[in-house]
Amino acid sequence: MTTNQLLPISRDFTALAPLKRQEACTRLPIKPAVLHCGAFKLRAAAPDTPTLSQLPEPSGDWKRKIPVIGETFFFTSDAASWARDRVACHGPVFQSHLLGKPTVVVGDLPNWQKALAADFKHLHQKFPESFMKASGSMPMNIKEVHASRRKTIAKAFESEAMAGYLPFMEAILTKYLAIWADKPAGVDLRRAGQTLGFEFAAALVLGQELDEQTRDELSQHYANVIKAFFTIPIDLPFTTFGKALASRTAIQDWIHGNILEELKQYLETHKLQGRRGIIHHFLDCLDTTNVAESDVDQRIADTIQSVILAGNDTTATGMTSLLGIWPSIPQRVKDKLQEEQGMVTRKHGVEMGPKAMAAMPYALSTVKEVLRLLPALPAIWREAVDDFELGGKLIRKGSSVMLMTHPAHAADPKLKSGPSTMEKQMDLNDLEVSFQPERWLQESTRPGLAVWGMGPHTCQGIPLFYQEAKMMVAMLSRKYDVNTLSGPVEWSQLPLINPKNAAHAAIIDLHMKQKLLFVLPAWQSESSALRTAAWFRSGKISALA
Ligand code: HEM
Repeated sequence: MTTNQLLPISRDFTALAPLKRQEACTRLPIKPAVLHCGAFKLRAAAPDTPTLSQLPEPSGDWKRKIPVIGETFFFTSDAASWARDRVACHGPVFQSHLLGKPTVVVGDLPNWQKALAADFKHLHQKFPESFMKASGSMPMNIKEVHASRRKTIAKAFESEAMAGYLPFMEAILTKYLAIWADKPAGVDLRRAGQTLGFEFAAALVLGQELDEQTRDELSQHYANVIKAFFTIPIDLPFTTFGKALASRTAIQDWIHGNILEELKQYLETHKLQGRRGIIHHFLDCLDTTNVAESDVDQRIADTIQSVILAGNDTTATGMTSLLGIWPSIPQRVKDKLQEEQGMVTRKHGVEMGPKAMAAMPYALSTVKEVLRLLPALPAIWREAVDDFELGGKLIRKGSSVMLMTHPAHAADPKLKSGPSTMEKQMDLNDLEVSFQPERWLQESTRPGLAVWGMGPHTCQGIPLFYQEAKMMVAMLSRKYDVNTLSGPVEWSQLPLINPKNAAHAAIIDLHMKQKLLFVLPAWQSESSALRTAAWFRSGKISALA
C-alpha cells in the first residue's frame, strides 16, 4: 500500500481505557454516518476514510513535562505502570519524549502485529549508534543481509539440532542446581541467572563448556558491550563506551585465538562431527556469497559473537524471572507440575531426552505464563522510514518507535475470558488469581506473547529458550524448591526485567528439605529450616547427621 492511498482508521483505542479518563483525552474525530434515502430503505454510508495527511498525530502530554528529559524519569522508574496509564489515556499508540528523543509508543498486540509486519517497509530496526559500534552488529535493517544471516542460523534451531543440545543443557542445569543448593547463604538471583544465561549461550553456541575463568571473563566483556546501549559514544579508556569497545576487541581476540582454528578443521575434515554446537550447524549452511575468502573468518567470528549476544542477557533475564517467581507460584500449579513429571519419568525414564521433553505441555505453559507476567524484554525499538498509519494515527518519517511488551500483554483481549478482570490477571502480588498456565493449553484462551517480537525479525532462539526453561521447570519440580531469603521479589522493568534489589534465594534439594524438617524442632520456621538445609549440605553442620 502506498502512502497516498486511503487508509482506514482503527477506532479500537483500548479495552483498558476507563471511560472518565478517555473522555478527557483527545479522540479521533468520528464523522456521523450519513443517512441516504434509497428506494424504500435507509442505509448508512461507509464512513469517510481520511488520507494519510488528514490523520491526527499520536497524542501525549509529555510537552507539559520537563524539557529534554520529557517523561524519561517516569518511564525508567516504573515502565509498566507508566505505559498502562498512558495507554488508558491516549490509546495504544501514543507520543512521548524518552531518552532525549520524541518517541511513539505502541502498547497493544494488534498494533504490534501491524507495525512489525511492516518491518523493512515502513520501519527499520535501529539501535543506538554507541551499541552498533560497540557490538559490531551487522546492519540487520538491510533486507538482503538480514535474510542471508537468518537462513544461516535457521538450521541450528530445527528439531534435529535441538535434540542434540539436550545433553549439554541437562549437564549444565544439573551442575548449577547442585552448586546453588550447596550455598549456605543462598544465591543472588540476578547473578545466578546471568551465570546460567551466559553458560547456556556460550556452551550451546560453541558446543563445549568453558572453564570457569574464561566464562567469567567473557561474561563480563559481554556485559560491558551491553552497557553501550544506553550511553554516549565517547571513546576514552574510562568511559562506558570506551570500555565496551575494549571488551569487543577482547571477545574477538578470544574467538580468533581459541575457536576459529578448531572450526576450520571441522570445515575441512568434519572430524568434530560429534561436537554439535549451534555454530557447527551454521557452518553447514554458512552463506559466503559475496564474502571475500579473507573475510570468511571474520564472518564466522561475527556470527558467533552476535548469537551469543542475542541469547545471553535475554536468557539470563528469563532464568532469573523463573527462579525469582518460583517461591510465589501457587501450590496447585506445583502439584500439577509434579504430577506431569511423575508421568514423564514413568514413561520415559529420568533422562531428559527428546520424547520426555515433548511430553511436558504443562511445564511449557508455566514458562509461557512466567514470560507473560515478566516479559524478559521490556521493549523493542524501530525508526519510521516513511510516513505511515498505525492505530489511526500518522507516524512521521524519522520518528523513533518503541513497542512495549508489558502493556501489550496487559491489554490482550484474550484475558477477558479469564475468571477476573484483566488487571487482576497481570497482578504479580496475587499469583493465586493471575498465574494460570492452563490458559495456554487451549486455543480459545491462549493469549498473545509479544516478548519474542513479531514479523521478519521474530526471535530465532524461541525453541532454544523454551527447551532450557522447560528443563529448568522439570528439574525444579522433580527435585528442588526455591525459597526467597529476602521476602517476595520486587521487579524492575528496565533495562531488562530483574529483581529491584539484590534478591537472595535458597535453592533447596527436596530430599534434604524433608530430612531436615524432620529433625528440626517444631518452632523453627520453614524458611530457616530451608536455609539450614543448605548449611547442612555444605557440611558446616554435619554434626546434625
Ligand atoms: C528469553 C529469552 C529471549 C527473548 C525474550 C528474546 C527476544 C527477542 C526479540 C524480542 C527479538 C526481536 C528483536 C527485534 O525485533 O528488534 C529477538 C531476536 C533474535 N533473537 Fe532472541 N530472545 C531470547 C533468547 C534468544 C536466544 C537463546 C537466542 C539464540 C541463542 C536468540 C537469538 C535471536 C536472534 C538471532 C534474533 C534476531 C532475529 C532477526 O533479526 O531476524 N534469542 N529475540
